[in-house]
Amino acid sequence: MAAASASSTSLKPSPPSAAISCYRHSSLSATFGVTTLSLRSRLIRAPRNLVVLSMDAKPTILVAEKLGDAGLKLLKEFANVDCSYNLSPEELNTKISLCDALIVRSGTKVTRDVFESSGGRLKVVGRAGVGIDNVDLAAATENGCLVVNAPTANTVAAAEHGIALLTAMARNIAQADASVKAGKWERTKYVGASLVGKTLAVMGFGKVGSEVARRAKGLGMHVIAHDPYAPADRARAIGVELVTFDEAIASADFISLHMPLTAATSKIMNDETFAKMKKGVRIINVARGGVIDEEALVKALDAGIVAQAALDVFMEEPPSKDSKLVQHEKVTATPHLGASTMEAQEGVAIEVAEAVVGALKGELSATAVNAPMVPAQVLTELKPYVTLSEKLSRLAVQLVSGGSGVKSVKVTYSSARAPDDLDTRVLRAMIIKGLIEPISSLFVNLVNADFTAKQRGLRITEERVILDGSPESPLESIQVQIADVESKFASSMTDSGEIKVEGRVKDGIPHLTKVGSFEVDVSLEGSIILCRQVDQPGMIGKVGSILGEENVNVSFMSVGRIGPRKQAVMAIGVDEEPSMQSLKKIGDIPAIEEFVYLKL
Ligand SMILES: NC(=O)c1ccc[n+]([C@@H]2O[C@H](COP(=O)([O-])OP(=O)(O)OC[C@H]3O[C@@H](n4cnc5c(N)ncnc54)[C@H](O)[C@@H]3O)[C@@H](O)[C@H]2O)c1
Ligand SMILES: O=C(O)[C@H](O)COP(=O)(O)O
Repeated sequence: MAAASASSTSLKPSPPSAAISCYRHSSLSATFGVTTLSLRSRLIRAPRNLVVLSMDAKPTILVAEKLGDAGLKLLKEFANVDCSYNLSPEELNTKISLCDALIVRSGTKVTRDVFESSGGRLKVVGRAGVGIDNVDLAAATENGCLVVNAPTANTVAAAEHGIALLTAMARNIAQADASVKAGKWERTKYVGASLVGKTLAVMGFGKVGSEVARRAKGLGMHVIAHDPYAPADRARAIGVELVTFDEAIASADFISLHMPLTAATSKIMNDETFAKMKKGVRIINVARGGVIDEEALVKALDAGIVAQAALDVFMEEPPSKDSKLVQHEKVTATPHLGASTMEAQEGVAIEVAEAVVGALKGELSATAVNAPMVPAQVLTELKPYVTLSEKLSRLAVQLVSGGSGVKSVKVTYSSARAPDDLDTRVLRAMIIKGLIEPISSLFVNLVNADFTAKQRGLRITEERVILDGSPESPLESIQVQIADVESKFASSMTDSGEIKVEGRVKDGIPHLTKVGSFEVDVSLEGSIILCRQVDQPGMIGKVGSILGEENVNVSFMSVGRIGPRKQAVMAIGVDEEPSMQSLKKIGDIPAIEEFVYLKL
């Protein structure tokens, strides 16, 4: 008999902390966390990775900047909420290890240090607003932390502020107000510029940009826009012409900035671009300070290239008291007030609170910034296949022997659905999770799965087999093949030298249906013993009684064979973990040629 080789005891188990990654109130949550708690357990963090559970506790959400009451109320219904404002970076780093979620506005820098200081506990960062340039997204993704924002609730407020700055600047409202309050009456000094018939270039024709354009048209302005990614028909519908960057800046009397701060837009308004502008242009910025080279703007103002600027945002916030730009007489400044209306703040607070609570429950948010957005109904339908994907790959990786490591995995989805009608991103993520977690201390979820696979040099290829038949169920089967490895259980290898396992969902429950070329049928719950034997009477009884002797409950048994009295693979599902002695006894049954015990 071949040695009764494998037991998963030689494999490194998942880290204890991985047992808690999200809190669930809905069954779907099981999908995305590593594992979910049954309802309402408390996570008490002792030394790193040691997690103790106690009953009746909630997740903790740190709200690091002022948030509207309606949002706070929603958060408090679900979690312990710690409102601590104006934390220093050090204080934030210290607090974060006790928090499952963090909510910020633009005033808090969520750096790599924050994610690393969280020790894996931080699962969601909620940005109560649009711009996520203050969150290190790469670090969030690498640490498996979902980032959600509130992209819609402050659009109108920002657009209204843009228009307020445009009109106030054109009529010198702020300067004239200060002058009157200083006891002066300078009517000739504050002669303004009319808007009607003037050209406004909207740079960034997204949500805020298009609302600004709409309003400016109402003021009788000629509006053009530059946005490399905006659809022309959306612009046309508002009566706005999309033009190139150079055309926009060269022909505009007013330029309003509405693009995000990215590597491509950083200091996009600089010496070179100011030089291309119409002399006497006026600039409004309610986007991000970093899109303007502030030193270059001061020079352009002094040279009269830019007649006036109205700025709500600055490279450094708050700007230094002696900032030449802020102090410039041709500059109207506000302290990042674009989103600050009562209405917008209530809306943003609700939008972000719903996203954060949903994410902590394990649901995917429609406002996720660093994870695929999958509609709720798709997730519900895929739920059993999500479990199947993870369990299959978890099982497959435990069959690998030797130290060569898993580098190449092929996943085959068989389905009667058209390829466009089956979103496999979630399934792929769960396959990666099942492959990596049993053999590492990493925690893998939908956010960091692809990144983690890439980082470990794990290549996942996906293939679709399109079946005839009813597309009612999303998938017929999923097959996982690991190439270029040896197996602890030779029967799991195909003729072409890969470990192959296949599974299906039956009555909502994931089943293992193939190991190598042997057909089996065992539900993927608890743990599984696979034995290869010569098919003969009494084998099921012998194995069953060894397990029965130590009160290990057999949940499922099935035998797949090449033919009567020929080689067969027996798959046995067990609810409890058998002792090493029992496993040895099974291995010692003379007809058994090899066996393996796999934890799911
Ligand atoms: N001052 C405030 O309080 C305030 C309030 C809301 C939004 N904002 C900021 O305003 C900006 C726009 O917000 P939004 O909600 O409209 O975002 P959005 O994503 O809807 O729109 C941004 C647009 O910029 C475009 N864009 C990207 N790169 C560009 C480039 N190189 N040149 C031109 N256009 C480019 C995008 O295609 C997109 O259409 C963001 O920076 C946001 O943070 C500020
Ligand atoms: O990006 C945004 O949503 C705005 O800049 C608003 O930022 P705030 O939440 O800090 O006001």
